Amino acid sequence: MTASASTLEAPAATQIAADRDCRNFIAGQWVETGRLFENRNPIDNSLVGQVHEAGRAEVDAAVTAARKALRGPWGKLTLDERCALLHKVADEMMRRHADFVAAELADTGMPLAFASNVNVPRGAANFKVFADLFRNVPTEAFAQDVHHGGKAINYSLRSPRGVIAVVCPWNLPLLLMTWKVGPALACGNTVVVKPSEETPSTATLLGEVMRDVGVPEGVYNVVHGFGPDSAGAFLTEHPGVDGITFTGETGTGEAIMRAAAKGVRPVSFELGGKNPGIVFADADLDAAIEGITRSTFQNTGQVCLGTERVYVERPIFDAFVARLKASAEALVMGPPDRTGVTMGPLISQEHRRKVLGYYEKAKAEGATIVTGGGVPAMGDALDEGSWVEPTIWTGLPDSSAMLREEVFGPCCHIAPFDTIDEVIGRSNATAYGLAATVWTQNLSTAHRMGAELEVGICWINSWFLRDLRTAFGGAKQSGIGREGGVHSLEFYTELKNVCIKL
Ligand SMILES: O=C(O)C(=O)/C=C/C=C/O
Repeated sequence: MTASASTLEAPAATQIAADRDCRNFIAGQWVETGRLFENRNPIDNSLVGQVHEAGRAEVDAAVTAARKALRGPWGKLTLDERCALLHKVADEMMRRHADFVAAELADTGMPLAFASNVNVPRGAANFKVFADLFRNVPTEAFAQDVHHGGKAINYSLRSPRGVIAVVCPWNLPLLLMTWKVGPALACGNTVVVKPSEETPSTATLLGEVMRDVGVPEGVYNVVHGFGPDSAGAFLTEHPGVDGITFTGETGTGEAIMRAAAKGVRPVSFELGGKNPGIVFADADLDAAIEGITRSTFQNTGQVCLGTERVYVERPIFDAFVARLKASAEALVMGPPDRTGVTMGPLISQEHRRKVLGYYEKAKAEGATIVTGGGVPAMGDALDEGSWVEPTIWTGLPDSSAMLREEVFGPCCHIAPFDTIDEVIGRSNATAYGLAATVWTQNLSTAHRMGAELEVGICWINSWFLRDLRTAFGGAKQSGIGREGGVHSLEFYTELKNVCIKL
């Protein structure tokens, strides 16, 4: 984070809860359905606006528009023209930075600095990075000596996969939606986006940007709604969809995979996690405390890459627990426009019930509560919001639900370990395999942890440090495939080999 909330022009909480109705965006047009659901701001549960739920007809219209656009002006653009247009999208997003921040804050209540310095700039960067990358990626060719004499040459060609369904989550709405839309469009595909019902605003606002910069109609479509028996299911089941990319819970991933099986559509998944944070006695303790505090509590613990299991080498365990406790208790909860706020609410009352259910389960299982474990008294209208205390437990066995199930809240369990073999075994003993953060100043320890942890992303002496050229995704039940850099090409293009006998 580069700036505290006080140095940024924050939309006041009342401005955030403006009348912000969200319509579907199909073939370049705003589409109302009259089937409305409420969008509420988790800061104080105030009404942000009404959202028009898309039905089968709207989803079909969106997929049809996306298919038509593939063969229309969009499909006829050169790679350079397409990439130039994506740069214009990114530039227009940054010109409307304040609007995207306000929209993100209205839906999520996240701290202003996090929206302003991370989510919105990354949302724009996701277009530029892939546009620039794909301009310069070679394909392969092989000169062949044919066994019965003569020669041949083989070369490969990439073409867009087609119409991509983008089903995206509510935790980092703009960042995670454009993490998929950026490469999808850079590769020449068209998209139908189904944002989470909790966070419709930024995907809708991006429709204005696409239209204003001249992205042809049907290239970017947005359909609002829920999962089962709603837009999510209608979209992933639609036979006109050529590929599905999804970030969210593993259970939903399984349902989407079942839908994708009909018609054998490929999927790209980033799913759940139960990520370990591992601190060795030789770690830089200040850096480790800062890193684990961020990986546990940033975005109110609602980051798929976040830490929910902390393992600390025994000689420094007590000191580490004391310092992490102090860090958690120093977090400032409040609305985005309040100076110094470092933690917002959970995304919704429903999600808060889930997280508080785990808070109760931890107590029932006999956890020692180091700090937190309940609901903060905000003392004003904020008490209507979805607030929970940052929480640290210890004393539970690895078999406990708290150590196996993803909570997705501002909480972690902390336990001591004695050997590197032990902590590798305990860290890997989970169905998930998304991310890990390891803190050590011993080079061989660092490389061994990187090699032996069963995850897709292993950060050493860092967390959420992102180079968008790298492979990004989860192992085991944390995902299928990798996106990021050239890895996104594998999902967003079809690769063909052409063999010519010379
Ligand atoms: O940083 C990224 O590109 C990304 O995908 C982050 C994912 C976070 C999920 O909660």
